[in-house]
Amino acid sequence: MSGLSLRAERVTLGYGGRPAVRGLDLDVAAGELLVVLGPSGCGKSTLLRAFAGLLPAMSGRVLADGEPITGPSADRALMFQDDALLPWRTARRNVELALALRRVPRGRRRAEAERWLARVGLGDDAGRLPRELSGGMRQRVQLARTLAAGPRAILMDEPFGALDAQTRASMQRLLLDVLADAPATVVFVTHDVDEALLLGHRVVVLGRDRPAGVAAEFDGAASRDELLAALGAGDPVKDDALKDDALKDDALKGEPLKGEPLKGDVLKEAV
Ligand SMILES: Nc1ncnc2c1ncn2[C@@H]1O[C@H](COP(=O)(O)OP(=O)(O)OP(=O)(O)O)[C@@H](O)[C@H]1O
Repeated sequence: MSGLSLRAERVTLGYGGRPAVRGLDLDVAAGELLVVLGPSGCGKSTLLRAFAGLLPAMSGRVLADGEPITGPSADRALMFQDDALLPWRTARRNVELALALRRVPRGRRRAEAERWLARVGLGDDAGRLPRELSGGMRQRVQLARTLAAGPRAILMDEPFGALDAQTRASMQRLLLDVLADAPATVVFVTHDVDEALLLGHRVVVLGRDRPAGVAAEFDGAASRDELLAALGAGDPVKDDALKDDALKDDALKGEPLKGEPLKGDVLKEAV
């Protein structure tokens, strides 16, 4: 199975009629690993939600393989910072769930789940519960579960953001390693310049202005300084404005929204 091509065409996205991302054009080629870099609150997660089919466009179009995205699909998997594992199921049984949703016959699920766990370095931990695993190990289980689901696109929302620097670096290497033999297209969201430099063949920087659009785009090797400059880091006026916005954003984020991310709920229903 091949990777999915993704496209945003003059797309405006937002909440309650207020745009967060405006007039964004973006193409992600099949099989590409694209990094979306931007400061907190610039709309990175919002863009991923649109690609996941969880947030309809206010205007413009969001497409997968040339077809408008109208809702979630097993072809497009989301992976978050918090691991969304089912706490009462062992690592293996969490991965088996993805195989069940893919309708892999019951008799083959155990061995296949163990193979995925071994692939992420957890061959000896298949029988442990999430609470018996470290944060990095839980993210490995989540990566195994995501890959086991056989998605054609993986939408990663700061998946390693909660990990310490060393664990994060080993997860970044692991991700590049496992993706080398997976055909999936990956959109990886981060606000960390070093993570973008390490992972990204292509890096798109979303701007600080609200609503945000693409501020810069780098194909191939970008330097750290170029990415920092594109982010507008170190501009004191903008930084202060950003802090104020971040406070407002936090207040907004406190309100539950209709149609908010499905995360574990879909999986819970499937158990
Ligand atoms: N559920 C929501 N309801 C209302 N507004 C929201 C909601 N989620 C995000 N927003 C607003 O949309 C804008 C973009 O938010 P988004 O979460 O996409 O940013 P982000 O770049 O992913 O930030 P971070 O790096 O902090 O996760 C922000 O102004 C935010 O307040």
